[in-house]
Amino acid sequence: MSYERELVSPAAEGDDAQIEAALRPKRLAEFIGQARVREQLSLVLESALRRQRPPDHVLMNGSPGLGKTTLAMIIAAELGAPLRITSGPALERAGDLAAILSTLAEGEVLFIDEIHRMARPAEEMLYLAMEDFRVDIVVGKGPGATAIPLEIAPFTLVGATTRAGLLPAPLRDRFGFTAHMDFYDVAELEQVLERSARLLGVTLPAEGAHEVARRSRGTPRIANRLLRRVRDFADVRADGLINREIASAALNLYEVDAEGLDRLDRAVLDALLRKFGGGPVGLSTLAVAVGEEPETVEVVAEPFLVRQGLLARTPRGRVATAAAWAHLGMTAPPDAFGATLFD
Ligand SMILES: Nc1ncnc2c1ncn2[C@@H]1O[C@H](COP(=O)(O)OP(=O)(O)OP(=O)(O)O)[C@@H](O)[C@H]1O
Repeated sequence: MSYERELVSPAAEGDDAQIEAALRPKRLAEFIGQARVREQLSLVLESALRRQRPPDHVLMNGSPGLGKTTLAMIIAAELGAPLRITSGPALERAGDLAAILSTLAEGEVLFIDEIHRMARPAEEMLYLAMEDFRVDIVVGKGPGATAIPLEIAPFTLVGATTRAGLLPAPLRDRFGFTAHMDFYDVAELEQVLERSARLLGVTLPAEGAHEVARRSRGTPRIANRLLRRVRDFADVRADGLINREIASAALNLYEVDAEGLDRLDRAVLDALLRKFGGGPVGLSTLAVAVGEEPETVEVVAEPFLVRQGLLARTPRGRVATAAAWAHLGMTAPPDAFGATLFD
């Protein structure tokens, strides 16, 4: 993806990846926010531990960077179980999945990131594995092909997706519990930032934490990255002092605006208003206008714009709200569909 920007790209590289790993909370008690998910999960885990059985399979649904991988690691840690990590796109053939399933230890946690992108044959193998802890290995081709059943050790599948709607119902139904991960509020992000600052040895006054939290798109991964950029700025230009003005100047430099919208968010709004008069416009047309893949616009930009009340998804297409016109300092034409609908 051409615009899979530094700030939200799932796989950070080099130093960033190491820092991201170091900042991950290791236990449920350290995990900030998502109170409902934490409570639901702690019940599932505690009762499994009491019964001495692997817990039900868990599906996590939410935007990138909200802590799905972190929670998968926490689930394994809380159970005292080993963790195996793979992703949907890596499971192209049923054999790729069979190789993993057949070598799982009893009670192991298998994390499949982007589970909605798994190939169909692997998906079908997973149904049986999740339900009966068994896979059918097909030997031979055509009419002579035979399926040899292979027992696998009881395990817990943790699946993560940014698009639960794309999961086929038979797969969705085999999860005992779905954790819906929401954007974090400012107070929660302040806590994330204070924790990260402590771990990184950065002095972060409350006003600096507030400014960064406010502009982090409700996402801990972005909060942590912005913290590092603000720290660089403060080190070089302000003797390490992160007050509100310094945080704000640093974030402006990195093109994060006062509402936390970044370049892609603004490009989407800008195209919607200037090129399509506020909409309604279809997702693909909008994506072409900003030079992006429709999936990037849909998964990365839109959920936040919807949450901020700047964009609405309607049956007729994407529509800008009155707040979107105001945010870009423009006046909505009298016939703007979104502006009249949402005024
Ligand atoms: N609740 C939280 N408390 C503190 N830090 C968090 C929390 N959730 C996420 N983080 C931090 O945000 C970063 C990103 O989290 P994580 O990789 O788990 O997100 P993700 O939802 O799996 O993203 P993606 O789907 O894009 O891979 C981690 O480095 C972690 O330190």
